[in-house]
Amino acid sequence: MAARQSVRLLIRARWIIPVVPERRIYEDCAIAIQGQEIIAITPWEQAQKQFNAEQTLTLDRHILMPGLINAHGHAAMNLLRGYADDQPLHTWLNEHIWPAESRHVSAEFVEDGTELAIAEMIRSGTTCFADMYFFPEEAAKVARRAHMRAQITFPILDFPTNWGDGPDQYFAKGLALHDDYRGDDLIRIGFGPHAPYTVADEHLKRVAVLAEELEAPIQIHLHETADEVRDSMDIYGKRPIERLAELGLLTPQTQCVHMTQVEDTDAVLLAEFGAHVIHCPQSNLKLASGFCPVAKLRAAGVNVALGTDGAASNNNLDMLEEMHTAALLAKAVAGDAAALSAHQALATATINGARALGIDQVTGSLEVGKSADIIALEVDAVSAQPIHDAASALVYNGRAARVTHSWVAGRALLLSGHLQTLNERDIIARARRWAEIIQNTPREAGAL
Ligand SMILES: CSC[C@H]1O[C@@H](n2cnc3c(O)ncnc32)[C@H](O)[C@@H]1O
Ligand SMILES: [Zn+2]
Repeated sequence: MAARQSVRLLIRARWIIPVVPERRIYEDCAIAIQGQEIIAITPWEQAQKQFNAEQTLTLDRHILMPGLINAHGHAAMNLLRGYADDQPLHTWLNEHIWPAESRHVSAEFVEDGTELAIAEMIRSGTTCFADMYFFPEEAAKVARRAHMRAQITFPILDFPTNWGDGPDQYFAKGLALHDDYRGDDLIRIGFGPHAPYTVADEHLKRVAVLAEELEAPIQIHLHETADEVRDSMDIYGKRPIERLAELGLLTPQTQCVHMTQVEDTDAVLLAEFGAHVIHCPQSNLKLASGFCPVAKLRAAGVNVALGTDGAASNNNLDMLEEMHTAALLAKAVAGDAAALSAHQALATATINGARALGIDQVTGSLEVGKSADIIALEVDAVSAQPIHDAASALVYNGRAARVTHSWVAGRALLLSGHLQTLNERDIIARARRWAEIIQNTPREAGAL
């Protein structure tokens, strides 16, 4: 008999959804992990003969799938969850959120808020997130500590904020941060020009040049509302996306967040330049911003990924919920029940997110040679029975509370419902302290 191959971890599961184009679902199979990588996905019978595992985990009431990728958010805004509900975007930002950020945002706020967000994300199955916020050095530090995979984009705006006195300082600090994380296996630093209406041409051009030079990602809020497009037509005589294309900002490294306003010409531009769309359906619904036409974009050949946006406009970071909403909304918007099927919705929250972030060679699906970024959901609850189709069970009936295990690059972040890299009690205590501070500070109007 041939000697068995030594592996660090063997995870046996009832179902494995690898999220590959063939829409395959494995039953009673195992994933073998050596170091940080998946080295095999094989029937359990075979795995027992083939591998000698240091540790074997049997998850026989579970679905295993790639960790979810939250492709857009503002993690520290978890501390502003429920702070300003039921407002449209413009009022929400100008009269509530920006004044609150000018009063409270600091390195400590971002450290505590980001840690709270990461704990919530791990508990709801996210293993990789894209963040755009002030004090990005704090977000990067916390993500590294928690062993989460992350794209951290540093903000560029035309005006001063608590993080710096204007674009020159934002570029200087952001580029230094990019240097600090060069070669990091989990954290990637990119550019976060906030939106076409808050960043002048001069600075957008500078982002385009530097991002190309550094091969760094760019994330920008784009076509979030009809007002944004109308104002751009009034000021520049062109749609925001046309302006970005002319400035060299539309590239395969560009992630366009929201895109609720899409003419046929916009879809053609996105597809031609290979830019990605990050769809945030719950935030768009709550702020009444509009509906991203996912089926139309997909038909044009645009990669559509999924994000929650910040907890101040969502009000959670639950990607299972987001997938469900995305699938339902796509059908309603297209008038087609087949729009964004369960498998397609799973792809938006995994492999499409990896593609948008430029890390699809590393993560986003369960395949041999990819990083072991994996989650497990226990699906034997009454509310989950019976299971005819594991993909349907996740998208149309998923629950964050069913997420039991999570690994990033083979390291456990959640085991049997217990966080492994974070101190949950301490995180909650700090969030409560911030709630007291925020509630005891008068809400005066003020610019950011
Ligand atoms: C440049 S740091 C991020 C900045 O963006 C604000 N923000 C949060 N959500 C949205 C959104 O949906 N559209 C536009 N801006 C948003 C956040 O409060 C920060 O100030
Ligand atoms: Zn946002």
